[in-house]
Amino acid sequence: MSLVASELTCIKRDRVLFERLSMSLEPGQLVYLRGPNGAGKTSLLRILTGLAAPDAGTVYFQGAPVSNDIAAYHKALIYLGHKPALNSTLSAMENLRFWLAQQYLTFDPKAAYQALEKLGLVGLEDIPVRLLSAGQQRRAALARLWLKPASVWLLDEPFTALDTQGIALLETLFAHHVADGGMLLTTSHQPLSKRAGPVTNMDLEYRL
Ligand SMILES: Nc1ncnc2c1ncn2[C@@H]1O[C@H](COP(=O)(O)OP(=O)(O)OP(=O)(O)O)[C@@H](O)[C@H]1O
Repeated sequence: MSLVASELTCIKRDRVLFERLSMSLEPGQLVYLRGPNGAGKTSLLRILTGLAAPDAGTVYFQGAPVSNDIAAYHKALIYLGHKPALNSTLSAMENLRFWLAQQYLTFDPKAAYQALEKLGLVGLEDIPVRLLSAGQQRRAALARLWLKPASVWLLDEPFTALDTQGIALLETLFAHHVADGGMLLTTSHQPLSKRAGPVTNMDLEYRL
């Protein structure tokens, strides 16, 4: 059931970001990927999603290369990039509806409303997200985590713009996901608190 990266190499503009990197993400494990700006965390995450190809190496899910059946892998995956990836002219509700349609999932207005309620967006769910604050936009994006049953979460700087209450909410959700046997790899420039549960640290150095 694990996600395994084997001997990954990634080169950007003649700079080797990482070489022969191997790692695994097991059910019930939270991996916290750390590293300075430009080290290659986003590049690694994108390779782990199967959206970007490594210069060498393979990503396996449940024992098979993800490229064998990328649709099946994406069914089991939530990837949230470092930007909220919202359509600014649509409301939070409409964004969730659109995202769920992209995932071939049914939009349940009640479930979507409850997720937005958890995230403190009640009363703001029907206005264009461009009118929301940065932290509220992040919250609208994170609502996806409550709406798609997926075992693998790959999250790129999900805490960006969140206040302390938002951080606590997300860390608690992490702990539940992992306790339920989920897999989670997240990047962040701030330490995770104990609330997130047991964490496996993974460090990516900046290579010249
Ligand atoms: N498509 C691309 N073309 C050229 N260079 C790229 C490309 N994508 C990433 N890079 C370079 O690769 C390096 C690593 O970028 P990446 O976004 O993976 O770093 P990061 O560790 O996530 O950084 P940060 O903490 O700032 O988000 C950067 O120097 C970046 O300029």
